[in-house]
Amino acid sequence: MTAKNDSAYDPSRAGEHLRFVRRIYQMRTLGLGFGFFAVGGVLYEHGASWWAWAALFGNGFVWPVAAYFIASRSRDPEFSEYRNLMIDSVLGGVWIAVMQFNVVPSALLAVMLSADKIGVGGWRFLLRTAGAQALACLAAWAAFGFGFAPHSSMLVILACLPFMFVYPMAISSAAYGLARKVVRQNRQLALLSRTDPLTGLQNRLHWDDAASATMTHCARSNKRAALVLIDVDRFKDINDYHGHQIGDAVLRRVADVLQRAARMTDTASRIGGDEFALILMDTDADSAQAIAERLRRAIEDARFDDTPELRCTVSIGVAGTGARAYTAAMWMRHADAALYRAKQLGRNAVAVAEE
Ligand SMILES: Nc1nc2c(ncn2[C@@H]2O[C@H](COP(=O)(O)OP(=O)(O)OP(=O)(O)O)[C@@H](O)[C@H]2O)c(=O)[nH]1
Repeated sequence: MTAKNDSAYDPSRAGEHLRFVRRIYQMRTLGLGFGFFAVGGVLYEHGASWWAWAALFGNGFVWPVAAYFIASRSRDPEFSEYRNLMIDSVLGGVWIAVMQFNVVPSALLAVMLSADKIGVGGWRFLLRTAGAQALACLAAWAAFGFGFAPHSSMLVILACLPFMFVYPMAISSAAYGLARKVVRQNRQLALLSRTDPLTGLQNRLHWDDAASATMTHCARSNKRAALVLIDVDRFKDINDYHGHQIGDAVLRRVADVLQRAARMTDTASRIGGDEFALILMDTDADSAQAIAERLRRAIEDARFDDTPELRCTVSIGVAGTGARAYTAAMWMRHADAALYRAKQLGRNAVAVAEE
């Protein structure tokens, strides 16, 4: 089986495991359904007994449903499904022997069962299942008297055709679906790793990149940008007096005000506990000061439903990408110095760095 075993069962991933079982159920129903005709062509030519037909019918149409029920009701569906896949290989080995190695359906069965295993558990899983398949094939060959009739007639080839065409396409389609899902999830992960979960703004990680990219862009295209650094005044007191939940609501409100002010080309980030940054593209320091003043007033005017008496203010430092800022770090230092001055002015104020 795979590297995992029953004791490694993780209940928190039960939904994911059930999806896996459902996916394999669809593939098994399709593969064994068409496989029935591939093997059936040989049984027909051999004038097989009714029990051979009953066994083939059971494997082709009853086993997929039984395997699904066994796996989906198991305590560990994923482990159980891997066991079912092993049983698929063993049964495939038996049918190859029963067909006396009729070359086209035997090769088809071996290839399709191998492709399945690689898709689900990689080469290691294939090696294990292929070993079990070979052993089962040998045992059945001995049990049925070592019959060997490799020639495939036109009837047998025709009976194999639907399996030959439909199943590889189903495997490719499933692989394509999975690949697209991985790409989607990677995009989501990249987004999450750059998003602040409390406010939905960009986080510090993204901010560092955005600030450097803006500096480079401005230097190359001779454009201007302004950095607006915002810090909530006496936020510790808000937390201490009203509690962290209200503190969080204040941070979300500040973020909301910034998001509304930001244009498509601007970047709003939460870069620290109660510290925010807004990069305004194509904006000089004077215009940025006016925008900062509007932000300051909007936050001062904000009211909170749960605590109507709460007043919240911010101090803001503004710095343009003037001659004194060559790097993002320098730009940040200038804005920080301006913010410090705004705090010194008594808070709830805007200060602009000297150009
Ligand atoms: N509610 C809440 N509080 C946070 C969060 N992150 C940081 N803080 C708190 O934010 C407070 C920041 O306070 P300080 O940096 O001391 O500054 P301040 O009280 O705003 O004082 P001044 O900036 O000088 O006006 C600290 O008490 C942190 O515990 C958060 O996600 N939620």
